[in-house]
Amino acid sequence: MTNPSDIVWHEQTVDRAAREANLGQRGVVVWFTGLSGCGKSTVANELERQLNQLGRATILLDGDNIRHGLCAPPDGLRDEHGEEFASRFGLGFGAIDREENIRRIGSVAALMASAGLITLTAFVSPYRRDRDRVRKIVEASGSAGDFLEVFVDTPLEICEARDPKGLYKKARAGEIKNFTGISDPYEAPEQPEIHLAGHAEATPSEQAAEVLAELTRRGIVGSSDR
Ligand SMILES: Nc1ncnc2c1ncn2[C@@H]1O[C@H](COP(=O)(O)OS(=O)(=O)O)[C@@H](OP(=O)(O)O)[C@H]1O
Ligand SMILES: Nc1ncnc2c1ncn2[C@@H]1O[C@H](COP(=O)(O)OP(=O)(O)O)[C@@H](O)[C@H]1O
Repeated sequence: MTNPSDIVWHEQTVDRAAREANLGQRGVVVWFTGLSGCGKSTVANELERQLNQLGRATILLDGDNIRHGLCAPPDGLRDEHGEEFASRFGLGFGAIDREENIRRIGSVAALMASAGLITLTAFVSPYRRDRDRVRKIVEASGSAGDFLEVFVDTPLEICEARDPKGLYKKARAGEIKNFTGISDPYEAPEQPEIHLAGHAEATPSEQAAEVLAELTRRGIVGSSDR
């Protein structure tokens, strides 16, 4: 067994403030959450485009992409690493798999923010407790206000009608188990910093602008940048 006291934190010479000063911005995590198909990836992508145009340093971590690497499923690991590795470290969509997915991403997002980046994430992240843990990690490695939860509140009927990947159809047919909103829970944020109501006729670009306006209001993006 590894004794935790054998792993000692090493202070680094270049700290977060120095990195942020070089970039001329504050590192934060903008955490998009919502049902599959609600628009997380689209709006986060558009927001990153808008921030990029303003010259801000950004990174976007998207569930679908991260599950191709850092959080690959067992089937994606078996050939290269073997069965034991795949079953221990591969992630599916059970509650503890999602918990570990969000724990890993939360940790990566906190590191990105401490590099001074405006870090956008787009994960279903259906469990309140998992999201709240990320908030704590991000704030502990920076300061209060470094984590902004964006609830993309598009109703299930709209997400299901969009069904861009055909996953709702499969979930209704019982071909995908534990599908969020159909056969698995989604715990809506109680006090998100930003609430994007998806029933309105807002375009992704308008929704991204709404988030950008809040980042500006909070001084994360300078008002003169706009
Ligand atoms: N069972 C089940 N439930 C929900 N989603 C599923 C499932 N199986 C596959 N998918 C696809 O995987 C994407 C969600 O991955 P995430 O890493 O964001 O999920 S989670 O945060 O760990 O809950 C999600 O992507 P988005 O549509 O971009 O949200 C789906 O395309
Ligand atoms: N504001 C919006 N209005 C209309 N359609 C949208 C909007 N946002 C996203 N979409 C569409 O909905 C579908 C799902 O969006 P996506 O960003 O992939 O959702 P998620 O990442 O939450 O699964 C896509 O086809 C996208 O073009």
